[in-house]
Amino acid sequence: MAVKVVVLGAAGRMGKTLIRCIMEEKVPGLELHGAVDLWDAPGLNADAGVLAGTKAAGVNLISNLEEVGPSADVIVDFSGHFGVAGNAPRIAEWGTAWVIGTTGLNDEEIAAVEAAAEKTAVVLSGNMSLGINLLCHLVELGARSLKDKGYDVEIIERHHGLKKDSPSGTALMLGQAAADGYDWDLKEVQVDGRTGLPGERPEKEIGFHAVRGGDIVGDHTVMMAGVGELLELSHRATSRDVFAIGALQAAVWVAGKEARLYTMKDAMKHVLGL
Ligand SMILES: NC(=O)C1=CN([C@@H]2O[C@H](COP(=O)(O)OP(=O)(O)OC[C@H]3O[C@@H](n4cnc5c(N)ncnc54)[C@H](OP(=O)(O)O)[C@@H]3O)[C@@H](O)[C@H]2O)C=CC1
Ligand SMILES: O=C(O)C1=N[C@H](C(=O)O)C[C@H](O)C1
Repeated sequence: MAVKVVVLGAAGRMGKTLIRCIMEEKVPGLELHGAVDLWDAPGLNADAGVLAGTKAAGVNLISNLEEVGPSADVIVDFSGHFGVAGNAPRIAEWGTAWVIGTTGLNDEEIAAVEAAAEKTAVVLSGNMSLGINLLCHLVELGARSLKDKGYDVEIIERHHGLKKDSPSGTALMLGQAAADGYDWDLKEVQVDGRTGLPGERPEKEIGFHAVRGGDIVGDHTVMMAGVGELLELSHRATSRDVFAIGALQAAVWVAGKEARLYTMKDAMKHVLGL
């Protein structure tokens, strides 16, 4: 039986990419069960497949998650941080599995997701691509090798001009991986950009730098700067399909799993051979 998926944020860049990937069976075993966005989304009540630029889905874009959420197997959410926190209690109550790609969640919003994950299975990740999840592993490995050897970590991310949050969810994942390798608490060492007269760089710091412009899909570089050499680990997404395919693979993986908060590392363990 196909896994019944609801796409939340269906009128957005990622929502349309997800719907196209489902309709074109980029990940087998899925059925589009619902497509939900806000009440003022362009194309409300029209066929979600056609709106996404692919074949008709037989499912219309709607604004009421209640109509499709309880009867779905998985909700794949690329919407907005407010919506994530607001929807958490009812998704938990329905027991529908939830794959969250939405970024920019604050501590309170993350707490709402954690509470939901006590009642239903949730995969939460700032980046669903295979490449970035492998890169996180490599960054932690690199940082563990370079720990206490004087290599400064800085993270540079570049995205399109329509992105709302910074630093990106991916940059935070990469920063977390570096901090884990160095045995540091990320919250204690994170510095967002530098301006004015910040003075000499302390050793125990991870800097984040957000560049915005044009239609850049998503570039990330982790710099480990030593004296006499510079190591850079980079990833460039050239298509949103990589995020959508990862999220849909996570949807297949999480359907029917026990209530818990999972990461893409859990969902991709078998793929990455970790
Ligand atoms: N984890 C990953 O791999 C990736 C994560 N992302 C993240 O996914 C999110 C969406 O990105 P993107 O598609 O580019 O953004 P868009 O703004 O193009 O799409 C988001 C859509 O969700 C709608 N929306 C906002 N709040 C709600 C809600 N409560 N219920 C239903 N729909 C809602 C928006 O409406 P409106 O425009 O009116 O606000 C918009 O149509 C971002 O947080 C982004 O950072 C993006 C790519 C990959
Ligand atoms: O908003 C985006 O576009 C992206 N957001 C994610 C993030 O915040 O890291 C993932 C990807 O880089 C694209």
